[in-house]
Amino acid sequence: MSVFTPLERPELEAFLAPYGLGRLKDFQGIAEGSENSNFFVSLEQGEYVLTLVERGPSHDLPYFIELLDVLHEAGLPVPYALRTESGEALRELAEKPALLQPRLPGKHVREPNAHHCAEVGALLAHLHLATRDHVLERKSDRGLDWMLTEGPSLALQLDEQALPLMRNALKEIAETKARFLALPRANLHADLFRDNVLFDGTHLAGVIDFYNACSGPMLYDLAICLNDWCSDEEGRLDVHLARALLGAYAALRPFTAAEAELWPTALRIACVRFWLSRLIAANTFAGQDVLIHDPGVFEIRLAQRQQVAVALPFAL
Ligand SMILES: Nc1ncnc2c1ncn2[C@@H]1O[C@H](COP(=O)(O)OP(=O)(O)O)[C@@H](O)[C@H]1O
Ligand SMILES: N[C@@H](CCOP(=O)(O)O)C(=O)O
Repeated sequence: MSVFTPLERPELEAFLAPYGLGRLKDFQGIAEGSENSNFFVSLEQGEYVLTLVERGPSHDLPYFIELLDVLHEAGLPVPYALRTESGEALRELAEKPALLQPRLPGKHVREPNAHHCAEVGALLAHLHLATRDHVLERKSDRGLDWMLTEGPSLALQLDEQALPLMRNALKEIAETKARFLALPRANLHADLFRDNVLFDGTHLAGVIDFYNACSGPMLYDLAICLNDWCSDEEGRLDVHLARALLGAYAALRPFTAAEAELWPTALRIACVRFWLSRLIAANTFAGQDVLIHDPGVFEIRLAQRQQVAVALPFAL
């Protein structure tokens, strides 16, 4: 999986005609991905990706379109929504909200090296710098309030070892929430995992899947990103990779003292967020042909983040 809504050629041809991009040569469902139905679409004028939005509040789609326009105009390699000849970006196909975007080149990197991590750090800094002066406000639907609401009941399904880990982390979130939310803000990708970045050789060629994008503390975005790009099999931070990512980011946007202080907390909050969402996905999609990520990965990472050996590079 995951193509939830299969398409027939005639309905796709009718959908594509108003873009004026030429004849449909070929199309193919994309197996990767877990939220939406995605298709590679080959037209006479180029290569594109069609997304049928399967879940989530569709009233947020104009927000994502606007944010991606801002990032595209700032020169970031993102899949902005193409317009039809009459200027429509958000359309409908097979009764689902539908968007056509340029296909970005490159592949996902499974085993990143320090160069990849430095590129990702720089990209994230550029994303924050492009938005921090005019933040497009959107409260994350998987933010701190969500964690504090959903966490206690989801924790009840955990074993004896995991339960205190989750409870202590939720307590820390409640205690630090006000200070955390007061950190410097921008727009966040909020899901910058390896499977949302494309590398063309050594060049970072694309950042995709902005459906978790929101406004919030920039440090949180960095913590989400680092937990995925710089963790080893045992969930420990790889110091070499983490320094490469943080150093490249800090060269473009230096950290504040408050960010340096809350860095270990940010890493733990970022673990809780994906531990909880993966527990929900595992409960919701059990037995279905849907890609489910292992929640236990974030239990292990959270256990390792009780001590954080990699400080933020912060000049006093
Ligand atoms: N604009 C794009 N250019 C190239 N590949 C893309 C693009 N958008 C999506 N893909 C491919 O489709 C896959 C699934 O996309 P993603 O947005 O992660 O789906 P989901 O929202 O279902 O998680 C990606 O892993 C990537 O390989
Ligand atoms: N990258 C995430 C999946 C996206 O999060 P979701 O809350 O939108 O499901 C992961 O690997 O868990």
